[in-house]
Amino acid sequence: MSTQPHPAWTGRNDGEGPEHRRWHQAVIAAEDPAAGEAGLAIVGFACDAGVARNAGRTGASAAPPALRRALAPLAWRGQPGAIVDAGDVSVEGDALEDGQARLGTAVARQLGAGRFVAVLGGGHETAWGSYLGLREALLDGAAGSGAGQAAAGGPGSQPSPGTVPASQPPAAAERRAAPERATSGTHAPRLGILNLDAHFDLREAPRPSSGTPFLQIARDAQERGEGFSYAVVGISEPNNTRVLFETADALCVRYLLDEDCQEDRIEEVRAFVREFAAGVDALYLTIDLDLMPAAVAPGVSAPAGFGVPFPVVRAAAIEAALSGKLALVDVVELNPLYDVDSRTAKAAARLLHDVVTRRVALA
Ligand SMILES: N=CN[C@@H](CCC(=O)O)C(=O)O
Ligand SMILES: [Mn+2]
Ligand SMILES: [Mn+2]
Repeated sequence: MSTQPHPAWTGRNDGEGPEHRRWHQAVIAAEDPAAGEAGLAIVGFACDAGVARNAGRTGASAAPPALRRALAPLAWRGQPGAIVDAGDVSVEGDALEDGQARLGTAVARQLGAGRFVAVLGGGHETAWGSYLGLREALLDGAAGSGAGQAAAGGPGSQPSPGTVPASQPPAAAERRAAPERATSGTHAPRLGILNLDAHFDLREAPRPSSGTPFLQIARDAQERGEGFSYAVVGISEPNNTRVLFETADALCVRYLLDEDCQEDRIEEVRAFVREFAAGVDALYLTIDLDLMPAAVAPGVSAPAGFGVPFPVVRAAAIEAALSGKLALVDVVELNPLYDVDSRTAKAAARLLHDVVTRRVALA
């Protein structure tokens, strides 16, 4: 157990006073005796297995240290010791399910300590691990969530996307369904998942991958007798096949197309996020960097041919942070092998900075 934070937390040092402080001067290791005061926990997920199984270009396992390096020099107006770095959960080879279960345990531990959690992926298979942590910390044991819990097993259980029956389609499949339609009738907290992404990631596949996490979550929620409340900002129509749109409609997924998320529609995007957050009790924000134009985010597995402009993505993320319900953010699909001048990592770091500084009290 080291009391030193990850070596990537280094950078320019203009002095030790609060007026000079940067992220790298505020981060401490989870084992540091001062960690009890921290309001933000960082957990890395070093994993290539999800993207490899989804036939993408691998390299996301190198993303957590690249993201730390991009965050390190940014100015930090909070206290030293306000950020704990819990280190990385690393996945060897194809051992994806075991790694996701370990990520869930690490996330649940930090949420249980009362911290806001930022997970540094990994491909989008990171989302299943983030969800396992949220499920353990926020949903397990909550009133009304008992019926399907035994069937779902422990925190590490993982329904195969190919073997669990799909949920029943609603009488009239509805694009942009009202948030209250997507909530359960139980007293368990309603968890909302807001995905900023060009893709639904509701893929039907024989094994979990970076393309399947939200179908896995939908089926898990159904087994537990809970609602599935999922919204996506930035869907690229040509990059999602008809079956993915049909699955989204059957699950009452709310979404905005990338063409409806350009800068002239920024207020509509903000309103979409605000309305979605209003219909849930706790919010999970997941940012897949491939929704941004390839010029902004070249360092991903599947770069966008069109994309949502950075200011719109930032506005959506900030709106989520300001909801007062945000429990966890993860940033996924960074692939440093294909990045140019770290521009994808820097865009991701700016988004994380803007979310975290609005979510965590800095005083
Ligand atoms: N997380 C991955 N999502 C996409 C990848 C699409 C692609 O490789 O073109 C998906 O599976 O749909
Ligand atoms: Mn994705
Ligand atoms: Mn994507």
